[in-house]
Amino acid sequence: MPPAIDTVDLVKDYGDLRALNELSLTVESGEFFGLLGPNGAGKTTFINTLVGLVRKSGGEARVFGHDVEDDYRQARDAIGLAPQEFNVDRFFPIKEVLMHKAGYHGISEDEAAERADEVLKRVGIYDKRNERFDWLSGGMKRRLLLARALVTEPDLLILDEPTAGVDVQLRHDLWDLVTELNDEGTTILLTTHYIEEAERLCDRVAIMNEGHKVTVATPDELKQRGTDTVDVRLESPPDTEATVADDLGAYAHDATVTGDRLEVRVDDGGSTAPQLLSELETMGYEIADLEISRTSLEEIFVDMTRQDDRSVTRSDAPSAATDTADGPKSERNDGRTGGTQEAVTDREPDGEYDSEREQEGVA
Ligand SMILES: Nc1ncnc2c1ncn2[C@@H]1O[C@H](COP(=O)(O)OP(=O)(O)OP(=O)(O)O)[C@@H](O)[C@H]1O
Repeated sequence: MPPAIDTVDLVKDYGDLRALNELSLTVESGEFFGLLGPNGAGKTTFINTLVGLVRKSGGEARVFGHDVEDDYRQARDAIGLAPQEFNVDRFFPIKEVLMHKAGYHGISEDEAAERADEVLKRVGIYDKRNERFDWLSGGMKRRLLLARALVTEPDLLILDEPTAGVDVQLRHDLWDLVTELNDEGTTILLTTHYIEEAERLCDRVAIMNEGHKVTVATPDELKQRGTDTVDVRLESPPDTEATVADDLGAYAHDATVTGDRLEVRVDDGGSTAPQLLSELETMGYEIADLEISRTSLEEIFVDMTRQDDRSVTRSDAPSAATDTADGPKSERNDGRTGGTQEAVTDREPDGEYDSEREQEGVA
């Protein structure tokens, strides 16, 4: 089985802004994969490149072995996308919205109706099937985006910040549902700003920053890369602060003394605490209390994506306006379809207009 997603040196330039910078990433079939990164890291651009809403400027991108541009239809048929923005046709009952979507993927009308009912039940808004999108609550709208992504029974489900702004109950419902889908064999690519969500759901995560891949690891591996803090309370404060800190072994990256408290940063608190205690006892200190706090994934994430210089990476590529005839005329959304921020192409790679893309936010 080829990987669900395989990109090699993927580049996307918006004019002179390089949004994806030689990004090579492989997501295996069946994985639950998280894409993390600060605002503007390039997560949505990456997704949009996979689904054909953005035309890549360089490199390769394949979905289950299908090139996202040369084999657009096969690649696109394998993907269900629940985008960040609400880009749904507001004038049709939601069941019809789902049927239209299935129709674009060549599914017959009867089957589309059946599938629409099924996914509406699955996401819990079946009783709203005859209502229009605008009449749904925010949480129901999120559920509908998921239903629309599922109606084609995709092998790869892409969720772009699916729980942004939803209440706790819905967040948990969505987590349960996507876990179930993944257990059934659907590969999932999730972007999120909630580190807890990635930690709870994902087999592996990639951290992106300014279009680059910073790292790919399991949430546990990432946490091991952080440092722990051992907080020791001494029975009586040390005479001179420097003595304690300087006399500790090399395992102590940093030690600070405040009154009767000693705070020591170490790689692994669990295994180094006994050594620390024995050294302190040898120095003549009595220990009143000890606490180890582990670095959270969030702290590691912030550390890895911290930027002293927030300026954007620039490329020497020509501006989008100079794209050639087979490329996008303009990659700015004109807002007609609900103001999505997605960059868009106006034509398929083979030159045919694609109404599905219009529904998904294509200008
Ligand atoms: N259509 C566009 N035209 C020009 N620049 C764009 C366009 N779409 C995105 N960008 C720029 O590309 C960079 C990456 O944006 P992108 O939306 O992919 O980031 P993101 O990681 O999804 O951010 P967020 O977490 O805020 O959704 C940003 O600097 C953004 O301003």
